[in-house]
Amino acid sequence: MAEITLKSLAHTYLPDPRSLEDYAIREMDHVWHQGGAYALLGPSGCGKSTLLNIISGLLEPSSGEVLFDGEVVNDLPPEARNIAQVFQFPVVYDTMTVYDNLAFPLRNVKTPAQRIHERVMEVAEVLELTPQLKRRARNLTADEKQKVSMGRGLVREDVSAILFDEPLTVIDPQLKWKLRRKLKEIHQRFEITMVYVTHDQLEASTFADKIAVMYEGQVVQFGTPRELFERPNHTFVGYFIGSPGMNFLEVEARGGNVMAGSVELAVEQAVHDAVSHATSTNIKLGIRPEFIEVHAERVEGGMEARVNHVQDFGTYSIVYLTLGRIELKARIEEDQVAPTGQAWLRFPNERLGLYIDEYRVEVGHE
Ligand SMILES: Nc1ncnc2c1ncn2[C@@H]1O[C@H](COP(=O)(O)OP(=O)(O)OP(=O)(O)O)[C@@H](O)[C@H]1O
Repeated sequence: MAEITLKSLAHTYLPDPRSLEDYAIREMDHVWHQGGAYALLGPSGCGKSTLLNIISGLLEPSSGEVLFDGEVVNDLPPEARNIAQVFQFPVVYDTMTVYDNLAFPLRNVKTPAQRIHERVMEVAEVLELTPQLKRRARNLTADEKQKVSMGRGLVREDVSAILFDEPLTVIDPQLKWKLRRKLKEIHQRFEITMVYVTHDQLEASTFADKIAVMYEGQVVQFGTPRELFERPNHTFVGYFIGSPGMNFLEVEARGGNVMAGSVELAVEQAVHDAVSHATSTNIKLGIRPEFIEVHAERVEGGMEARVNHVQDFGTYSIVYLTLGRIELKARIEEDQVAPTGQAWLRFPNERLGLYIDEYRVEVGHE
């Protein structure tokens, strides 16, 4: 069991990196605490697998340190790090039985036979593999094989952490949900540090207590699913989390007002001050579709927008709007009548986020 610390870690696959874009991992610090259930979430190519492989020792970082419980492990080979890794595709020995596959990692470290038996039976029970124990692995379905792969990771008691690299890719959609629940149960039972890599926000939030969102080789936010939804720290987190993602409006201070193109926005003085004092011109206001107030009639302080179309999802609808020249999406619940033609929008001040150079800037709400 271990706390995993990444210190000034960076990695490039190029021999002669010239710019930040040449780095698969841009210099970062991060701590995975002992016993946590974490997800590493981000789009394809953002560096998730690179980071996992550095932690497990399959890859040597270009610079920086990996520490387990405060000890630098950079020079330790994967087998000495006691990290179990479960990959996208099952790694099982086809000719062995399920029992022998599960026993293999323990026999390798010369565990007494009695203890091997106890552990294999325990792990098989948790993963619901007991009826398959005597079968050869080659006769299993893809998801049974992946359960064996997971079991091989879980069976050793001395593992510091288990890293899952998109482990449910090959699993039937109906079984995915069940296996995710199973992993969560296993986490609670074994109290082991688990890092689960995925590009699927739903998978991340059902498994993890805390999610690290990765973008362009960096962790741009580390927080609970709720924090990522309510206070995205970076515009990318806003876009990526939520369905649909957050709306962003490019704004500037003009004539004493905060303007989004030709539209004057009703914002608090503190937001106005922050916008007018910003040294950057990359300034955005973000608001989630859920938090835009949509009115079918003119209301005080409402900004007139055009309704382009409404998509009905049964319990809620997404309204596609144009405000000035800005395209917006708003979510309304089933009890609210969808507007047609025009709508009047209000942005509650406490739901607006200010982003300068893509990062959130906190301003006190009145
Ligand atoms: N062996 C390699 N040699 C060169 N470049 C690589 C290698 N492996 C990954 N990369 C590059 O490093 C970057 C990060 O890749 P990585 O596989 O870590 O991302 P990822 O988030 O895991 O993506 P995916 O979800 O598609 O697996 C990408 O630009 C990728 O092309």
